[in-house]
Amino acid sequence: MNRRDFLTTSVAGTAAAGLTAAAAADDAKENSSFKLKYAPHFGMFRNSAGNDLVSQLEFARDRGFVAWEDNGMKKKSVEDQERIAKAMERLGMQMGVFVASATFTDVTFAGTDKAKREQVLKEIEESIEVAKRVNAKWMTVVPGRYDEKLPSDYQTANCIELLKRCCDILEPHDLVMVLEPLNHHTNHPGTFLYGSPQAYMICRAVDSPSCKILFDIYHQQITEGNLIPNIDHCWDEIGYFQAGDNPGRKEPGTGEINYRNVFRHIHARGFDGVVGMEHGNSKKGEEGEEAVIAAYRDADSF
Ligand SMILES: O=C(O)C(=O)CO
Repeated sequence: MNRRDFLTTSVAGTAAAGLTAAAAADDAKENSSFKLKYAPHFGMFRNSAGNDLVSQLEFARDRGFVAWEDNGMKKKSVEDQERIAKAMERLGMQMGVFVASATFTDVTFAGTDKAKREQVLKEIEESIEVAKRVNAKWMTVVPGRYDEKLPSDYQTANCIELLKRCCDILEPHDLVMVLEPLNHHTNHPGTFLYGSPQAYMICRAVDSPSCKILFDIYHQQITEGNLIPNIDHCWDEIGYFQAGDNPGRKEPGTGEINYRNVFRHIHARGFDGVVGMEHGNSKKGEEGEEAVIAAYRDADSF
C-alpha cells in the first residue's frame, strides 16, 4: 500500500470507528507527521480542499502537517480568527507566525520620526489580543526601510531602542516577535534589516526572550548563502524558520537549496519550532498541491 492509500484508509477507518477528532488527529500525527513542523498557508491547498479555511486546515492535517501560518491573520475578522483557532485546537495543530508590524516603504525602526515609532508600538500592542485569540506565540516584525539620510550606526541604535520598547509590551505575555531580514536583490531593496549577522547583533543587544530572528532560508540564501554555517552562528537567537527555494520562491527541490541537508541540520540541533512554508506552488491545481506535499516528504526524509 502506498503512503497516500494508507492515509486515506487510515482516516476513513478512524471515522468508521467513530473516534473523536482529537483521536483522529493523534492517529494522523502518529502515522504521517513529518520530523519538523512545516506550516502551510491558506490557499496553498485550495484546489484539493476547497475555499473554506477550516477544510484547508483539515486537508493539511490529514496529510501530516501539524502547524500552520498566516501572515494576514491580523486582517481577518474576529469570527474567522476564532473559527481557525477552534479548528486548529481540535486538529492538534500549532499556530506559527502572523505579521504584527511590517512596512517596505516607511522608515520606522531605523529612524527618528516619533509618530511612526508610536505607530509601531500600537501595532505590537494590538497584536497581543490577536495572538491570544489564535494561540500564536510568534509574530513577524519587518523593521521597515533604511534611512538614506542617517549613518547606519544611528539607525541600528534607533532600531534597538524601539525593539526594547516592543519587548516591554510583549514580555509579560510570553509572546515573541521574530525579526525578518529580507533580501535586497530579488524582493525588497532598501529594507533596513537584510542580513543574519545584523539580526543576530541586534537581538543580542536587545537581549530579550521576546526578540528573536526569523531566519527565512529563502531570503538568506539570496543575501548571503552559506546557510548552515550562518544558521549555526546565530542559532541562539533564532526563534523561527521559513522556507522557499531559490530562484522562484517555490517549494523545496525546485531550486538551488539542499533542503534535506538544511532540515536535517536544524532537526539534529533540536529545533522544535515551526518552519513556515512561505512560498508559492511551482505547478498549478491539485497536481501542484500534491507536488508541494511530496517535496516536503522528500526534504524531510533524512
Ligand atoms: O515579503 C516577504 O518577502 C516576506 O518574506 C515577509 O514575510
